[in-house]
Amino acid sequence: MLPAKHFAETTATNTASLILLEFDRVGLEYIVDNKPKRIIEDVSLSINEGEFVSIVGPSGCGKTSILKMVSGLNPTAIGEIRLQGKKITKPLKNVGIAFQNPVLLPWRNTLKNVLLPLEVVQPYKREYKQRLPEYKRMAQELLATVGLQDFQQQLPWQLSGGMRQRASLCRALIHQPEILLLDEPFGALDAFTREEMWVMLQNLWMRVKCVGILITHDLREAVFLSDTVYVMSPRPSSIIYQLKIDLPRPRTLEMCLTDDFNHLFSDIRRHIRRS
Ligand SMILES: Nc1ncnc2c1ncn2[C@@H]1O[C@H](COP(=O)(O)OP(=O)(O)OP(=O)(O)O)[C@@H](O)[C@H]1O
Repeated sequence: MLPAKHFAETTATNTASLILLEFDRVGLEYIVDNKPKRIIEDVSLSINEGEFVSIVGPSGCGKTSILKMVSGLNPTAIGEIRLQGKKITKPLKNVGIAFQNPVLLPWRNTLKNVLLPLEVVQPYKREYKQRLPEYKRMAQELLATVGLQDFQQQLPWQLSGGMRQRASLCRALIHQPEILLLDEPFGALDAFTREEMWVMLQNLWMRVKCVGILITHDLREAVFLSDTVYVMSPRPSSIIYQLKIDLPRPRTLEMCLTDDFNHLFSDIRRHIRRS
């Protein structure tokens, strides 16, 4: 049986109260020229189940490094990041990741690219062959949510950049991750396509309702998608501002033109400092 939360038609809210992820005085140093260089000074925050957060801040302040620490690919050596109270020390299984460049396998069509995590991640992998028809339906449901129902058989080179990114988001979510990590996923797209992608990402996320952590330089994108926006300072960085976004969901692009939206945007903008 699939977990009950599978694509439940639920409405995401920012009222979730159970903490899923905790950053406890997290720091980061890299060795540069044989000397430790402090990148992140001290980050403490907690993210509730089903919450979508964005992290914004000047270039080089360590945003991508934070995602690597959360994913367990580069576990933190200073302070702790805890998932359900347990320190993250190795790569997490139940994570979906989407980067600026949607890396789809060029020899697999859209549907097969989306199915990939179910082929390699347990417990799905174990039953892949027996449950393939059901898995295909899950993939098709996701592809329909992002308007790619008619592009299942296309290879990546036959898709536009925005379509590839939509497929990549479906792939990141097909195995129902607890955490979705997004590193400037729409940075390479034109402004109009990017705004369409906000709506699609919101639709997908409201179906799956996992924790979302978005790294972005686009403050409007952060406001549109988030329950909470965290602003980081220049290096050595820390969180210098935190803003709850209480706009109702589902959010629409028209809302970006309202005074409420613009106040939130301006508030965050005032707190961004350059390195
Ligand atoms: N493996 C590494 N070894 C040494 N230094 C690193 C390593 N990875 C990142 N850095 C440095 O750490 C700092 C933070 O990098 P990171 O990519 O996390 O920043 P960022 O905030 O995501 O930047 P941007 O907004 O420009 O993408 C940068 O100065 C970068 O050069």
